[in-house]
Amino acid sequence: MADKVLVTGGAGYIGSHACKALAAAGYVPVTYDNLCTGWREAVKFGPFEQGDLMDRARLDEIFAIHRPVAVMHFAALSQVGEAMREPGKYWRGNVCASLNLIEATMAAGVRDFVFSSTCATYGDQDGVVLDESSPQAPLNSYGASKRAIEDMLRDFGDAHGLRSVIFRYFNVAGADPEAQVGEFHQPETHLIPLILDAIDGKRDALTIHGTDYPTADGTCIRDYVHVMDLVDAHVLGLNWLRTAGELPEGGTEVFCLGTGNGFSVREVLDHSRHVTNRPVPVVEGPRRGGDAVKLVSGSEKAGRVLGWEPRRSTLPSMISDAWRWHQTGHYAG
Ligand SMILES: NC(=O)c1ccc[n+]([C@@H]2O[C@H](COP(=O)([O-])OP(=O)(O)OC[C@H]3O[C@@H](n4cnc5c(N)ncnc54)[C@H](O)[C@@H]3O)[C@@H](O)[C@H]2O)c1
Ligand SMILES: O=c1ccn([C@@H]2O[C@H](COP(=O)(O)OP(=O)(O)O[C@H]3O[C@H](CO)[C@@H](O)[C@H](O)[C@H]3O)[C@@H](O)[C@H]2O)c(=O)[nH]1
Repeated sequence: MADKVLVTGGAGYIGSHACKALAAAGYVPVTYDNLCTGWREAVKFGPFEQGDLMDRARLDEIFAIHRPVAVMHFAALSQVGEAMREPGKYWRGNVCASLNLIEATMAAGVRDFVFSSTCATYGDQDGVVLDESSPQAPLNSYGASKRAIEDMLRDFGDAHGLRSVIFRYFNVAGADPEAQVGEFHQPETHLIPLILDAIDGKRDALTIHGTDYPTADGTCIRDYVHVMDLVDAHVLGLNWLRTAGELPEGGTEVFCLGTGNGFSVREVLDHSRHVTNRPVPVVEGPRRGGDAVKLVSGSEKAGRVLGWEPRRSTLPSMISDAWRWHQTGHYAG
C-alpha cells in the first residue's frame, strides 16, 4: 500500500496543491484541517479528516488510524494585518497549535516533518538578497510565530530526534494549470488575486499600498514563486528527508524557496494587464503596516541539495494560471 503523509492545512491554498503533487508522486495525502480558512471542495487527492491542531485527542486518533510516514505542516493563520491587530491569536493559533502537532507526531513515532515557514521571518533587511543564513528579525507576530516554530523544530530535533525540513517561502502565486485547485482566501489579501478581482469587476480597484518606498518606481519588491514549483520542492524535500543517511537523526535543514528575481507592485500590474489583455483599475494608497520594502531570495541551496528547479515561476505563467483558475474554477464560498 502507498505511504500516507499527514498534510495539515490540506484544504487551503498551498496545502491543496501539495496534496495533488504528493498523489502524483505516489503518496496518499491525508488532509487534517479545521476549515477555518480552507475549503472542503479543495480536498480532492486523498482522505479528509476534519479537526483542529489544538485537539490533541483528535490528532492522536488520526495518527493511529492512518499511520502516516511523515507530516507536512501547512496549517497556520497567515494574515499579516490581523497578526498586527491580534498577536495572541497568532501565538496561540500558530505556536501553541504547532507544539501540539509536534508532540502528537513524536508520540506516534513519526520522525520526518516538513514545515512551511516564510520570508516574513526576515523582516526588513534594507534591500539585501536573503538566503538561509540571513538574520531573522520579523516585523510582525505572524513572522515571529513562524520563527518560533522553526526554533521549536530544532529543539525537538536535538532532544528527541525529530528530523525536519523547513521551507521559507517567498511570495507564492499562481494555481494548478489544470484548475482543479487554486487560490481562494476570504478575505483575500494577496496581490495577484486582488488584481484579478479588480480586472473582472469583483472589486472597484486595486489599491497600491505605498508608492513612496525607496525603489525605482516607489512600490515594494517581492520574489514570486509558482505554487506548483513550490509544492514540487516539498515532495523533493520529503523524499530527501526519507532517504536514509541524507539527514542525521535530529537534523533540521532550512531551504529558501524563491527565484532570485524581484518584481515591484507596478511591474506585477503591468504583467497582469498584458496577460489578461484587460485594464486594471488602480488607486494609490498609503503604506500597509508590516510590509518590508524588498524581499528577494538569493538562495541556490534548494537547487543544489534537493535538485529543485522552478519551471513555471515567471510572472506571465503565474498570472495566466491564476487567471484561468479565477475564470473557471471556484469553491462554494
Ligand atoms: N501564501 C503565501 O504566499 C505564503 C507565503 C509564505 C508562507 N506561507 C505559509 O504557507 C502555509 C499555507 O498558506 P496558505 O496560503 O495555503 O494558507 P491557507 O489559509 O489557504 O491555508 C491554511 C489552512 O490551514 C487550516 N488551518 C489553520 N489553522 C488550523 C488549525 N488550528 N487546525 C487545523 N487546520 C487549520 C485552514 O483551514 C486552511 O485550510 C501557511 O503556513 C503560511 O504561513 C504562505
Ligand atoms: O491590495 C494590495 C495587496 C498587496 N499589495 C502589495 O503587494 C505586495 C505583495 O503583497 P501580498 O500579496 O499581500 O504578500 P506579502 O505581504 O508579501 O505576504 C505574503 O507573502 C509572505 C512572504 O513574503 C507570506 O509570509 C505571507 O503569508 C503572504 O501573505 C506587497 O508589497 C503589498 O504591499 C498592494 O499594493 N495592494
